[in-house]
Amino acid sequence: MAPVCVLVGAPGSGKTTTGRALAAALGVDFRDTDQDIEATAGKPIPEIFIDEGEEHFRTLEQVAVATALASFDGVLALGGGAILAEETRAALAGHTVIYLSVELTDAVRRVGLGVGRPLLAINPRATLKHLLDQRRPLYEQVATSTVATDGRSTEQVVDEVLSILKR
Ligand SMILES: Nc1ncnc2c1ncn2[C@@H]1O[C@H](COP(=O)(O)OP(=O)(O)OP(=O)(O)O)[C@@H](O)[C@H]1O
Ligand SMILES: O=C(O)C1=C[C@@H](O)[C@@H](O)[C@H](O)C1
Ligand SMILES: [Mg+2]
Repeated sequence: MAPVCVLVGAPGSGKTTTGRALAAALGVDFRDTDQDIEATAGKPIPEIFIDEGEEHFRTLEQVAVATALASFDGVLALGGGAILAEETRAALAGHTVIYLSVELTDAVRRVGLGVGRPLLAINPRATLKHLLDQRRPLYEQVATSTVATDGRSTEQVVDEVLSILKR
C-alpha cells in the first residue's frame, strides 16, 4: 500500500489546504502527518515543542511519516520540516512526491504571524527566509514533480497536481 501522492513543501505552501481539496477531487482520504503526531502525543504541536523540544518532535515525525507511507493509500501531506531527516528522504524514494513550492513573499503572507507554527513564532519573515534557503534543495531532492504555488489559487494548484497524476 502506498499513498496516491505525498505533498512536501515549506510552511504556507498549502500542503494541508491543497491536500484536502486534492483528496476530495480524487475521492480518496486525506492524511496529514502533523495531525497524526498530535493524535499520538495527545497535544498540539506547539505544546510538544514547549514540553519536549524540537528534537523529540522530529523523532515523532519520522515515525509518523514511516507509518503513513506504509499504511495509507490516499493523499498524504508531510510537515514542512519532515524532509530534514535523512531517513525520511530515503523512505520517500519510489513514491510520487509533489513539491508545492512557495517563495518568501507569498509564504509570509500565508502564515501571517505563525500562529500554531512554533518555529515561526518569532520574526516569521527572517525565519522563513532561512528555512526556504536551507530546505529548497531537500524538497527538490525528494520530489518527483514540482508545482509552483506563488500567486495561484488552491484550485489552480489542485488542477496542476491532478494533471501530473494522470500522466
Ligand atoms: N494557493 C494558495 N493561495 C493562497 N492562499 C493559500 C494557498 N494555499 C494555501 N493558502 C493559505 O495559506 C495558509 C497556509 O496553508 P496550509 O496550512 O495549507 O500550509 P501548509 O503547507 O500545510 O503549512 P504547514 O507546513 O505549516 O503545515 C492557509 O491560510 C491557506 O488558506
Ligand atoms: O517547517 C517546520 O519545521 C514545521 C512545519 C509544520 O508543518 C509542523 O510540522 C511543525 O510546526 C514544524
Ligand atoms: Mg499543514
